[in-house]
Amino acid sequence: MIEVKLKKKLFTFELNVDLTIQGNDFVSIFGPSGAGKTTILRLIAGLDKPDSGYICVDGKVWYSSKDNIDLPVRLRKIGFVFQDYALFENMSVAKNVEFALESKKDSGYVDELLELVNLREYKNEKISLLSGGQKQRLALIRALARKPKVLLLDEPMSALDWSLRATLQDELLFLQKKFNITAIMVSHEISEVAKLSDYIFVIKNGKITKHGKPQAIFDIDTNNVNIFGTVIDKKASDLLGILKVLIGNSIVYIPTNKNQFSNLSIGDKILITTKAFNFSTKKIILD
Ligand SMILES: Nc1ncnc2c1ncn2[C@@H]1O[C@H](COP(=O)(O)OP(=O)(O)OP(=O)(O)O)[C@@H](O)[C@H]1O
Repeated sequence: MIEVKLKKKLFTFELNVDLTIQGNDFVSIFGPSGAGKTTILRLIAGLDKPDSGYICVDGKVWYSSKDNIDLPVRLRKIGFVFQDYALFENMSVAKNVEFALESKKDSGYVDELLELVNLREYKNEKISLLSGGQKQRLALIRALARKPKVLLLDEPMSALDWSLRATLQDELLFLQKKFNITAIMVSHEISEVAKLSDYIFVIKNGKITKHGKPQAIFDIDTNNVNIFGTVIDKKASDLLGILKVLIGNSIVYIPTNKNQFSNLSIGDKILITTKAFNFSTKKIILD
């Protein structure tokens, strides 16, 4: 179990959060830009100092302002994956992983890790030869190499296109379960958060406003088909309103009644539901 209580005065508000995270859960911190999400990850990692607080991971206190405990970054068992990969560009693929290990000679283990993310044949190549998805897989496996207790993921997919994102989300879940590790992810992307998370903390202006399982947070009824999207435009007609909604990388027009229409604004995240099996499908024939 991970207990995190943190207070820190930020520029325009005070971050004041209290999170209890069950071991081996995949947890997301979800909220608008500037809410304090990255700051929480940095405080857990020891990259920033809180004004006061307490961080305890599986019974070991990493930080306690009351007891004057402040474990240095290298002694906190974390793996950190950033949006921009943060790989060492001048080192080979294998050296990037070796760098994260305590014992530099364990090339068998490095090969095993690279195999897990299909990068073994690239082991002697320079980072510049890798695609965005391969770089993020490498960053992920490097973060897991020392078998940390907590994997911190800061918008890990945001530099990737949608089809790649879906594959990497599956791989991320596979690795998190395989390594039996607690993951804490920061993401803006509602469908990503709903798909990956066992538990979600919603944050606004440095405070947790809601927390719970995805079904409860997003009011998901599993008897329905549920699709997440963002309203990007709206047009009213006499009888109904038409919402232009971005779903993944597709744009979909959705007719709604006047009441729903007037309650929604451009930029709102929405959950589109329809009773299961109420769809009709048509094959697209191109030749
Ligand atoms: N060390 C610091 N001291 C004071 N204020 C800070 C510090 N670090 C960040 N902030 C401020 O705290 C606020 C929250 O920043 P943070 O990066 O945690 O937000 P975020 O929710 O991750 O945003 P985004 O989703 O845009 O990345 C911002 O206004 C930022 O300027």
